[in-house]
Amino acid sequence: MLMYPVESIRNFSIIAHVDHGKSTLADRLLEITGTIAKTDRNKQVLDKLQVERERGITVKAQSASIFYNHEGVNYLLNLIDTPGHVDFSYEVSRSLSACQGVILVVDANEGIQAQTVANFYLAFEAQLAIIPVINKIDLKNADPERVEKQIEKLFDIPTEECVRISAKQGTNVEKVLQKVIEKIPPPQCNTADPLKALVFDSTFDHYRGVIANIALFGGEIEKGHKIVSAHTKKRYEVNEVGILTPNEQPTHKLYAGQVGYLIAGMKEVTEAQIGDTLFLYKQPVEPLPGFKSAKPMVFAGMYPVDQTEYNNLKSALERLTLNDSSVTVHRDSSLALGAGWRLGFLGLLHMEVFNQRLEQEYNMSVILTAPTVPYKAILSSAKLIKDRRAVQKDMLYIDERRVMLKYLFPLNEIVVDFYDALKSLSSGYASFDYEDAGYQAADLIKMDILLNGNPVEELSTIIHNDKAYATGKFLCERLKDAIPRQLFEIAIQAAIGKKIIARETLKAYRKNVVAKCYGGDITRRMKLLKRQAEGKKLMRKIGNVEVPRDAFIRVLKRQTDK
Ligand SMILES: Nc1nc2c(ncn2[C@@H]2O[C@H](COP(=O)(O)OP(=O)(O)OP(=O)(O)O)[C@@H](O)[C@H]2O)c(=O)[nH]1
Repeated sequence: MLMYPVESIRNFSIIAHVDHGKSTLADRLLEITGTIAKTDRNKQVLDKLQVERERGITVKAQSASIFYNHEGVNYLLNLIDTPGHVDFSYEVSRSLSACQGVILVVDANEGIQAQTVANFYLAFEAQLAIIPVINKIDLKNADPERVEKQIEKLFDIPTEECVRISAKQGTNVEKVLQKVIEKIPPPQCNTADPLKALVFDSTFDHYRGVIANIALFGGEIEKGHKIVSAHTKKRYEVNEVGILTPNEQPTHKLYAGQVGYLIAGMKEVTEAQIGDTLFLYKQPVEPLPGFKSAKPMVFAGMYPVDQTEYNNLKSALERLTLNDSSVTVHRDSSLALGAGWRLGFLGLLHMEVFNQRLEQEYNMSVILTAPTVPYKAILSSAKLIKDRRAVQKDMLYIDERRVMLKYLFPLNEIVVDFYDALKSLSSGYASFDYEDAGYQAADLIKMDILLNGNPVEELSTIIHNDKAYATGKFLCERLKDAIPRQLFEIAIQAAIGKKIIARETLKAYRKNVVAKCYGGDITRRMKLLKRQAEGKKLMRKIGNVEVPRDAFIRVLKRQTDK
């Protein structure tokens, strides 16, 4: 890797509301600069994870170095990808710390949405240069003028600074690159200074161990250097450095101002702390300000379907949390489900994505319990303030058709599927973002679910008093549908303390898998019995009632529908 003078380096991110075209623009930037070949197969190169491709969302930030010649000068443009969904704003702020500027993409049809505002403020507070880009101008209903006015009104950026593009068709994408060079300042640092490298992301590779993504705020780094982590004080020898294009490409050195990766024999989950500063052995520097650690908003228990899989799941969890340090993990155990963990996630989508990655990347099949949100309990009979569901705080007209509303909500009300409900209510027009506003007193009770009198710990829930009856009834009905009939009658009850508030009865039934194969075909009979036994492995016994793992998941996910 040639040493690029710091003045010809630009480190930037693309930020946008979900689906406004961030990944498409990133792909186009990589294509027109020849970083990747222009083929359909390369669609959304930066969305690397299988789950990202399937869901069409970015979960994990990926970076790419772009070489670009502008007016005879060679530039090194480091693009740091960021996730767009509301659950992942923590990752956005992390990526931004390695940047001096951002491209703020807004859909020409949808205009400013909730994450446009949230992301704008993340960049604004980090004092980054902001390049507003209006995307999808090729759409029939595109109204870039209106969106430019919104941007001027909300963000105080003059309309003429907006670049109108179609990332899909490539229109004006080159202009965006020029703006990046003109508007975003080069990083302020010096290769002659001692090494100061910020770890802004890290991934785990089965063969090579921890790969830390680093931004160099000073000095240079190469293979053989002895480095120290400011956070753990541990010493390492650098095995490999390189740039991301977007796959890892080893280089001889990395210099101040550059963004790249480092492999240095870090094996443990805790060694590549995101936000850590690395420096040369015996040349300590003032560490860069670290990051606030991500604050989990949704908690759930996780258990292996089969307890013999405990150790495998444990190691999968360790590896996956290294790639996603915003998940918190604590050991836990449950009577029905055995040894497991209590995990904290940034939101429900985050939880689902994590679960899907465990299944796809680690071939793990797990039981997840009801997602809950953190409560602070005061153990006394003090008077409780009546819960206020939502309190309006602020209202601002973005233009004649759009209004931004700020509410104070109990987290429990929004965390599970408020987002989906809001989307369908508004036919997809409304968008939503949230931040923590602290704890508030509320009239909450614990509701248990009983199967033939035995409490199902995993289904116990803390709930607002007003909603207990409806939710209890709903859960019992759900369970009745989800649990297969068994040899005896099953009473499904919801209870507050000793008081039963809802009940469903599941009639007895004998499931005979071999009933339909007549005669003596023994192999077929064995096959069916084996399948039944395998099916049973996916069952959990509560008292004498067998509950399929799927029933848990189906019931738990929609627990707060009511
Ligand atoms: N018509 C049109 N569609 C576009 C354009 N740019 C992106 N799209 C489409 O908009 C959808 C969302 O684009 P993405 O690039 O995946 O959006 P994103 O912002 O990266 O989404 P996240 O990764 O979830 O944050 C895709 O179906 C794209 O094909 C454009 O310029 N014109």
